[in-house]
Formats: sequence, structure tokens, C-alpha cells
Amino acid sequence: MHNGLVAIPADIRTFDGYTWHAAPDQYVRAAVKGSGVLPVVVPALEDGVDVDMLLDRIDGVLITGSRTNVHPSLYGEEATEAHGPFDPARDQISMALIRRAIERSIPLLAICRGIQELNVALGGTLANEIQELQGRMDHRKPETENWDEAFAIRHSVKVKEGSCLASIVGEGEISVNSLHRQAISRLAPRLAVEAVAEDGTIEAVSVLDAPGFAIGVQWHPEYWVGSDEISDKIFAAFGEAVRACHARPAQAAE
Ligand SMILES: N[C@@H](CCC(=O)NCCCC(=O)O)C(=O)O
Repeated sequence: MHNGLVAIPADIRTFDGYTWHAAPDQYVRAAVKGSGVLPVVVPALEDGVDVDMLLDRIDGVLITGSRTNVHPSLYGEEATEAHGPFDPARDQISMALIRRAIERSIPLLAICRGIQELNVALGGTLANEIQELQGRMDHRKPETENWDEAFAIRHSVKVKEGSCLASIVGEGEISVNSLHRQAISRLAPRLAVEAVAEDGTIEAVSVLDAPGFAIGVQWHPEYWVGSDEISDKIFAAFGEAVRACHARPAQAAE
């Protein structure tokens, strides 16, 4: 039995010559198995989604990772080939859902591209090709077609004492996977850093003064739900927040 509906904004992809609105299976299954909720994939219709009508019926928002990058014009930078590939429709629907979910205290879990969209949606910026920056590790997806190897746990991050994430997984060092070329550069004003990698890369944030669950992580807890304690705790906490939202009396959007 599922308790609560969770919106997952789709990417625009092309398979078999058709354009698809698609979300990766690992996030859908993690939402069901790890959070006990029913995911609803939201089409990336650039101007065609009434976000408030949707959120009137939604109890949580889960923002997935993607190989594409947030368009740099959304954080005041010129787009170059190195910033691509892009998915402007995904940018549009994802950031609209993020902003409105925060305003309406609807639980939000933003993963990898999702934490980057969260930061940009609230006024922050991103750094590109971080492995080329002085002192940074290589956070990119390993060169392998074996998915378990690609998503293998491979570096530590330090969870800040007293953070929202610490209340879920505990403070101190945890081990995470890593599949990204970008990362938060200027932190958005309304975000608090929750975890940092040993090279200074911001690995988790929360929304300051958010009454509910509003967390972004740069790694991929969805992939190891069911076999990794940290991943299980994150998705279980998200599920609890979604069920609490589902139990709230219906509130029309202000
Ligand atoms: N494109 C962004 C975000 C990375 C991300 O979401 N990775 C998940 C997909 C991993 C893969 O299949 O390559 C960045 O690179 O920082």
C-alpha cells in the first residue's frame, strides 16, 4: 500500500526517434521501496504544467539526477559547449516544482542534478568540470558500463553536527558514491551546507527555515536503497515526511 504521491519531474530524452518524458527507474523504485510512496512522473512541459494544481494533489517532490546540466544562463553565466548537454524543459519544470514545494512546505529530496537545481532555483551558482579545479577530486562517473561499479560507494563526506541530515544519518563521516562533473559554487542564501567532501565539494544542503523535509544531496542514495544503511535512512525519512504531508488537511495554494 502506498502512502502519499511523490512528483518526479521528467527529463526530455529521445529513443527510437521519438521524444520521451522520462525518469530513471532507480529513483522510482527507491521511492516505492525506500519511502513507501507512489511516484508520479511529471512531464517536462516547458509552459504547460499548472504546478499549484499538481501540488494540491502531491505530498512530496523527488528531483532526480541526470547527465544533462542546468543551463548556465539560469545562474548568470554564458553557455559554452563545455557546460552541456542541456535539457531546458527539465530545468523549467524542476525548478518550478522546487520553488513552489519549498513555499508550500511540501517535502523535497533533491539528488545530484537535483541539488544543483535547488541551489540555482534559490539564487546560487554552479562550478563546471570540477575535477579540473585546483585541489578537487575527480567526482565523475567511473568509465564502466557496469552500473554497480558506476554507482559504487567510493569517497567519504563529513555530515555537519546539528544538521538536518545529521538527525537522519548521524553526524561525522559517511561513505557515498559520486557521478558528477558540476557542483555548487556560490551557495544560495537560503541554503545551509549539511555535508562536505574532503576536497571541499558541497555534498548536501538543507533549506534554511524550511518547516519540513527540504534536503539536497550530491550523491546517489537511491541506487543502494535496500542494501546501504545511509541510503535507507534518507529515503525512510523522506517517506515519513511525505506521509505527514499526506495527513495534513488539504490547503489551497495561497
Ligand atoms: N549533470 C550533472 C549532474 C550529474 C548527475 O545527476 N549524475 C547522475 C547521472 C549519472 C550518469 O548516468 O552519468 C553533473 O555532471 O554534475
